[in-house]
Amino acid sequence: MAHDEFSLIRQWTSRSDGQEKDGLTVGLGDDAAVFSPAPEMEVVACCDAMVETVHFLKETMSPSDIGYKAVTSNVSDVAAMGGYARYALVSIAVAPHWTPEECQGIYDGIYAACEAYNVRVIGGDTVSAPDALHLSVTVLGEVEKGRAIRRSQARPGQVVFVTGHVGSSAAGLHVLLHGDQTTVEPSGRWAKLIEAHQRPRAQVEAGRLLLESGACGALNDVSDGLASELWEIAEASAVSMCVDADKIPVREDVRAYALLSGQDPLKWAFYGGEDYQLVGTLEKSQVEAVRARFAAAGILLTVIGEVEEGKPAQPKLSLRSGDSRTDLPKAGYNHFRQRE
Ligand SMILES: Nc1ncnc2c1ncn2[C@@H]1O[C@H](COP(=O)(O)OP(=O)(O)O)[C@@H](O)[C@H]1O
Ligand SMILES: Cc1ncc(C[n+]2csc(CCOP(=O)(O)OP(=O)(O)O)c2C)c(N)n1
Ligand SMILES: [Mg+2]
Ligand SMILES: [Mg+2]
Ligand SMILES: [Mg+2]
Repeated sequence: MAHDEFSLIRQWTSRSDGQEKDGLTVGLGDDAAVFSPAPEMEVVACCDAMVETVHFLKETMSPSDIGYKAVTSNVSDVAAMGGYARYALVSIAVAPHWTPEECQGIYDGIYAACEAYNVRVIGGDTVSAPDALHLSVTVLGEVEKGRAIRRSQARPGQVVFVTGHVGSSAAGLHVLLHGDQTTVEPSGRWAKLIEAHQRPRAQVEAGRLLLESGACGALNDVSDGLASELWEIAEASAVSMCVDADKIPVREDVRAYALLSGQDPLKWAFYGGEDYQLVGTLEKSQVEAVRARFAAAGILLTVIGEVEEGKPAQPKLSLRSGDSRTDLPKAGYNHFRQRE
């Protein structure tokens, strides 16, 4: 890329001009940004990175999909605390085989996501990288003081729920990596699965409804797979949980594609990841009230199991299929285990 970084930054981030209002006193363009959260709110902060070959290939994601998903995965972490996102900082390390136009595409996706989630890009960093593109996003959000929903608050007697569908992103990735010409066609039969992989949406409204309900115990977002996120809740809360195989919300087209390709759709749901749905626990007595609020908002909420009394030092996760119960292994996407 025969350009200087300063003109590239100006080009890529021109949509962040003139944004100093609503608590943002210094936006993009100085040494750092300066902002205050709204009164009665506290700041929620998280950071997730995406790396070429690990999180995407040029063949699986367009530049704007990459930008959109990097923002989504962060907004999803804020949603999993019951908060909403306000600001983003973007760090990009560009490898030589990425053109300025492709990088502009990444920023188009970043700003499209920011518009969808009402987020402002207030800074970042631009550097070169020798071999693979790295994109790291930090999101700053807000939540009512003292009310963030933690992973550690699951209690026996609560039910386990998940929003939306799970396993769709892993199915979409399988189509992109292994599907034939006809299946990969964007308007084809598996278009929704490909979309779930390339353009996942963070469940901000669901997180807010859960916080407002006051009925949510623990909450987590599905980035590494349902089993991995349930284990994180079980360990943080020192409880055991049991989920029903038949209740896991898997789309019909995911089941159809799994059957055709000889894969197990439940494996995608439990161990696939990148669905960015919310999984958590709810007070049993409040389930119907919460379900009604979700139905009114048009968001799918499925009860998939319950929190059990258990030996606190030894949390356990079980999967019920018919009359049988098996252990649900602590597995999911793991950056270092993939290498073994
Ligand atoms: N390299 C790091 N340095 C400091 N904190 C980190 C680092 N990596 C992850 N964390 C923190 O560890 C926790 C778990 O991270 P992670 O598993 O990536 O969460 P999630 O799956 O919700 O994105 C978070 O609080 C995150 O901020
Ligand atoms: C080419 C390619 N191979 C594999 C994957 C699958 N994959 C990569 S990272 C990941 C898990 C989510 O990423 P992570 O950085 O662990 O997110 P976090 O839990 O920190 O939010 C998955 C399922 C992919 N998206 N693209
Ligand atoms: Mg993370
Ligand atoms: Mg998370
Ligand atoms: Mg995350």
